[in-house]
Amino acid sequence: MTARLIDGKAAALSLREQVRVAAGTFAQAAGRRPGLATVLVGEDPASAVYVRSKIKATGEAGLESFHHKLDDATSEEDLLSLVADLNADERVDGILVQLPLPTQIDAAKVIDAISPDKDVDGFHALNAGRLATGLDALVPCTPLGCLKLLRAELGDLSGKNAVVIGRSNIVGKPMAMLLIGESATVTVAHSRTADLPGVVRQADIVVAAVGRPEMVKADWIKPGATVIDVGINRVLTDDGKGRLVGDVAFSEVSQVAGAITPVPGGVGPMTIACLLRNTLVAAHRRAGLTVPQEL
Ligand SMILES: Nc1nc(=O)c2c([nH]1)NC[C@@H]1CN(c3ccc(C(=O)N[C@@H](CCC(=O)O)C(=O)O)cc3)C=[N+]21
Repeated sequence: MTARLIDGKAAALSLREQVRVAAGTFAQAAGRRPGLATVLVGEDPASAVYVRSKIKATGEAGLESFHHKLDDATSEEDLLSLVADLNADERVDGILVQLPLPTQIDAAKVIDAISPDKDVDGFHALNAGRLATGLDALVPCTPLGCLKLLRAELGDLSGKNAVVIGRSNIVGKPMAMLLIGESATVTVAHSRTADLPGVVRQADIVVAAVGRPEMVKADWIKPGATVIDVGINRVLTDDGKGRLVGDVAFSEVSQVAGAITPVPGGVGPMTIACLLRNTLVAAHRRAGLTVPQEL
């Protein structure tokens, strides 16, 4: 059996196009374009690449982008003061502070300082709590992107057995909340889970978000299951160039699964599209406008 390839890049392009159209309608109604502020502290090359592609996508979707690049030695106080300025800036609907932050800065404090209505990462405790209680929330981009791929692939998720591998605040926990919201039966597995392969083998839906290259093997997968690979791991190759692999051993798992996301070209592009989507949602809520249904 060969799995269907879930094309995250195509799904992301189509979501970005919907955002672009809705951003135009918003600009007509509100007299301004939705605005996203990105903050990058330091010189981490991977972070710089991500932020650059976010800024590019922001412009292409007709959103206004405000980028702040801060020195590696920036104090926590200075970053908090920038966040306060962005909270107060009416042109800014979304604030993204790229993680990880340098060690002198407490990321939890920074996340807590972002106004929850501009928290387009969905990392603030208020948004996590709103998601967990089924209220309107800004939802973390990566799990939201995974959910959109799952819905497009499977339709109704109710009654499906879903196993989320990983319990992070950024992916695993919000992913579980979203799947519960879809009436799936959800298990959150992690590094201490007993018989992880046996647990995963029960799943109709597997979401792998552990950060271990190619950890999920073919004999963990129930034939026909849908596999969403959140991992983005850079591994060295013989030619010294390195390549990206997910948390799923793609070539063997795709022999067993019913559908699977590739890395790259799966979840990653959806994360960026959902960031734009969240910015648009935040803009509508802040302006007192109804959020377009299709987003
Ligand atoms: N506050 C904050 N919010 C984030 O959402 C956030 C963050 N910090 N820090 C870093 C991670 C990572 N992240 C990615 C987004 C898109 C791709 C992506 O588009 N990847 C492409 C290609 C990647 C490549 O070629 O390097 C793909 O998977 O096809 C990857 C990773 C967002 N993050």
